[in-house]
Amino acid sequence: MTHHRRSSMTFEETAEGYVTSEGGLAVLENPLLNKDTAFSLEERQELGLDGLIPPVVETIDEQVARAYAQYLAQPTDLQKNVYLTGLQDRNEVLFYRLLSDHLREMLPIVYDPTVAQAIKNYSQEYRRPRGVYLSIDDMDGIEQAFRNFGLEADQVDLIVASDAEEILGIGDWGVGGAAGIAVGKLTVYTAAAGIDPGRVIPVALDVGTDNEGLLNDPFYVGERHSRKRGRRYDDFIDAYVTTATRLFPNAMLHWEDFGPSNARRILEKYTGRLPTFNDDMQGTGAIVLAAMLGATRVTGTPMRDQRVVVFGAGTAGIGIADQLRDAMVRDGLDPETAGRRIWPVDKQGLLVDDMSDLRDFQVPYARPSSEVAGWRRDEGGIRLGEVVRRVKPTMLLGTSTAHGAFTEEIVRAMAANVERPIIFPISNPTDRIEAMPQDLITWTDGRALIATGVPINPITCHGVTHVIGQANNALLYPGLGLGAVVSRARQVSKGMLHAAADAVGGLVDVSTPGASLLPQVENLREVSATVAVAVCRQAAAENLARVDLKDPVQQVQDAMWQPRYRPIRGESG
Ligand SMILES: NC(=O)c1ccc[n+]([C@@H]2O[C@H](COP(=O)([O-])OP(=O)(O)OC[C@H]3O[C@@H](n4cnc5c(N)ncnc54)[C@H](O)[C@@H]3O)[C@@H](O)[C@H]2O)c1
Ligand SMILES: O=C(O)C[C@H](O)C(=O)O
Ligand SMILES: [Mg+2]
Repeated sequence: MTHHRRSSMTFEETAEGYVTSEGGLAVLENPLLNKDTAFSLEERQELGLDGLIPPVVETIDEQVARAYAQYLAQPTDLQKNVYLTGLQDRNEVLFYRLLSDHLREMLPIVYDPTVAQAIKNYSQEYRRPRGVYLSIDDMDGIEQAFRNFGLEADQVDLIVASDAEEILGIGDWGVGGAAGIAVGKLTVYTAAAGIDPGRVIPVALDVGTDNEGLLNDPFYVGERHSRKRGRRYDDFIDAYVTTATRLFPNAMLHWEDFGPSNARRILEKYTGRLPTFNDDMQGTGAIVLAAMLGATRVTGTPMRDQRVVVFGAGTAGIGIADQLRDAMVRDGLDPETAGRRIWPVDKQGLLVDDMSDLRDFQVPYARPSSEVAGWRRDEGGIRLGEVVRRVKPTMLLGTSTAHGAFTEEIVRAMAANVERPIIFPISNPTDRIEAMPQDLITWTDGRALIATGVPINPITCHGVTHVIGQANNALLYPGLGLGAVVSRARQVSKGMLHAAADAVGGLVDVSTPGASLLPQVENLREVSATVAVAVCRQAAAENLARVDLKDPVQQVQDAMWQPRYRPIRGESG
């Protein structure tokens, strides 16, 4: 029996449905219990709802049809997002049913790319709170904030936290970014992997913001001061982790959209001690690896023979480099040689080991200065074009947020040296993408193998329809999280990430020309379940599982929350 408390009202989940001690408006105001016009006549009587709902008794299908019509009537993508958020706040079952019935259409509205617009407009469109808001100015209030949310120690599976320093590719968006991305990521967890929406907490870590627009916006709802760093920041993060793990010992901690100076430091500090992972580094690394494995099946060239240029050597770029290097090691190379098959390029051009401004996590990939002695330099260092001409990469990855950086000249230069150039411009949202797939197809005469972070419609060229896989961590982290939750994994290990990437790769059939390198978004539930099972098996194999995994396939299925109404009884009924 699971016991939930939300909005200061209690209900329990039994095999038959929910039992609640309260009635009347409190039931309608709880988004996990509310069925609105779908409450049966018996439920209305028993729960004290008579006269509080119009007389009609509707099915969920009728409700979905109305909600969809209301959704379609919204004039812009942002208003569609606001509408869906409102529905999520009123009735979560209906929201998730509508979303799963129209996943391809609505995922870009609740998630990338529209979530970026919603975040920019968070304080303007603010209607009501969701989740837990923690402030660096009130460290002593962390425990009380979690207690006020009302969940007990064994009722939390997953916590997604962000400090919003590097939201997608749009930078610092303060409290709205933190809350918006934590909620957006959790919405995908439920839609994709059936993570129970009553057993999660979105956490906004408000450490201030350096965004002048927000600091000078009278509507801004966050702490109105610059972003705090250093010792105080670290203490705040530590207080969050310590309190969350003490109050909710089963919860996995997911980190999202931290800045490059914090993301890896935080992950390295807590990995090994508790179940935790960074989505931008590890989720992204694993999904790109999966797409890469698909591409190498098309080209017939093994991982160990790839030459990879990573453009944008930040959190995501180096996170991906790590996964690709590990995959080359599994493919027979020693770690040193594998690392040498990756060329990182950032704002200062190709990263070279004699540079004084390298970040610590970039150092292992910096190129020896002897290698590049004769290469052309301009005031911006050794630029991407020169790197591509010298290296003759088989793969070009974009994680830079620099829109249009993969120019026609650079792409043609790459395509001149390799039969099937693998080009993944995965910066989000769409106005940050390094090149549009249509252009990549044109410039390479249909030879490019492409994946992007944002959704892209299929492109036809010379009679071949190219389906562009979405190399977005949304195809990976929900299943990874579900696997960690079902196995109650002590840690999220490297092996579990590899298992997740292999599981996604195994779902792709690249035998037809133009086939997507990744599974389609419509199949997100299947993808996530497959990933979760693989992650469970790996956790068990590494002795990291805290539950007995006799039948992981069934255990994963049983754990997946479904958007359907459960019968609700009053406690006396
Ligand atoms: N598809 C996915 O699943 C996915 C996952 C994570 C991140 N991303 C995207 O990747 C991008 C980067 O995210 P991040 O978290 O790594 O950010 P980040 O700030 O850690 O890294 C970005 C890097 O790009 C560099 N850069 C910026 N402008 C550049 C330019 N003109 N030329 C060369 N380098 C430049 C920065 O110096 C930095 O090192 C974002 O657009 C984000 O949306 C996509
Ligand atoms: O949120 C996304 O769409 C993917 C990724 O986590 C990002 O930061 O861009
Ligand atoms: Mg992210």
